[in-house]
Amino acid sequence: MKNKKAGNQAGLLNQENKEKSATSDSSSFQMVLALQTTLDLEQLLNLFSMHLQAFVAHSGSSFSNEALEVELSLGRKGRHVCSYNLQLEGESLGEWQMSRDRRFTEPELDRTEALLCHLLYPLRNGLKYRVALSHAYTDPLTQTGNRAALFQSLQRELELARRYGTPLSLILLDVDHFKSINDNFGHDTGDAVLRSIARSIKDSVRGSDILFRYGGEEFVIVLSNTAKGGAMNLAERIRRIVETSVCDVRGLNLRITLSLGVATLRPGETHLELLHRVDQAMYQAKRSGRNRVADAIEIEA
Ligand SMILES: Nc1nc2c(ncn2[C@@H]2O[C@H](COP(=O)(O)OP(=O)(O)OP(=O)(O)O)[C@@H](O)[C@H]2O)c(=O)[nH]1
Repeated sequence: MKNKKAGNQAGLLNQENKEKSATSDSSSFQMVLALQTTLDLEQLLNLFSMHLQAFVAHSGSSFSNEALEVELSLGRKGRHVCSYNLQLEGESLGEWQMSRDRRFTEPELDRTEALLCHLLYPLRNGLKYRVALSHAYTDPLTQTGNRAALFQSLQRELELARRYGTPLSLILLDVDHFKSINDNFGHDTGDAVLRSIARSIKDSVRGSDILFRYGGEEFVIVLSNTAKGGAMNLAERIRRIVETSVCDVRGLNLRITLSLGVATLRPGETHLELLHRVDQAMYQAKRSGRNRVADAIEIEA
């Protein structure tokens, strides 16, 4: 055991480290079976903590993997913390911690280490699954959510908006005359412009506002808990930021503009109907001369 991390008690755990008598008793066997039942990291850590309680009482536990931006915690953090850097076959899986207000005893720590060995393979599978899922929902060019991710997120946000009676708005934006960028400077430059636009939009929205690539040169921003006024202001701010900044791609200082549509969820509306309205609003912005924001209400009046 090496003291690797801050905390009251800490250790480095790897597969070769400890395989103690814990495997022999039935509670530990139950734990092994339970950990085979899911690839979801949150469920996995929940199951591990629940089964560990039978051996080592603790008030809270957590797991983090910085590289994969995983940060999960359960229960209440106590004053005494015991943390382990989990490794499997030389691969770092992340840091697991448990805590409570009373010090952990040596036999309890031995027990924990032995039981943590059961978590290593399921945890590695869970991490791989998370990476695969994130690839399936990420647009590789702009590193934003893709269309599948948008549909999933929209359905979830719609449900939350209905349940809590909160407003939900969408912005759909399309790059103006994008074809001419491809035609004049090549497809690679077009790709670089899309990456640059995605980056500026991400920099101008709140963390809770999620950006998705809807298709070609179209992006959608899902604004939870945002009414029409706030969405119009944000759309106008993005329009201005893009219009006034020079897109420096491969030494070409390009001027880019956007056409944006805004729509706010109506009672009883489906996510497809909302998407249709915001799409119509964006086309209205195109028809009225581009480089502007159109409100879905105006086009129906
Ligand atoms: N470089 C690049 N181009 C793309 C990508 N996806 C779509 N496009 C191009 O985007 C262009 C879209 O052109 P149009 O739909 O005619 O629209 P536009 O030129 O932006 O004109 P308006 O939208 O009317 O202002 C086409 O040339 C597509 O080939 C991509 O991933 N990379």
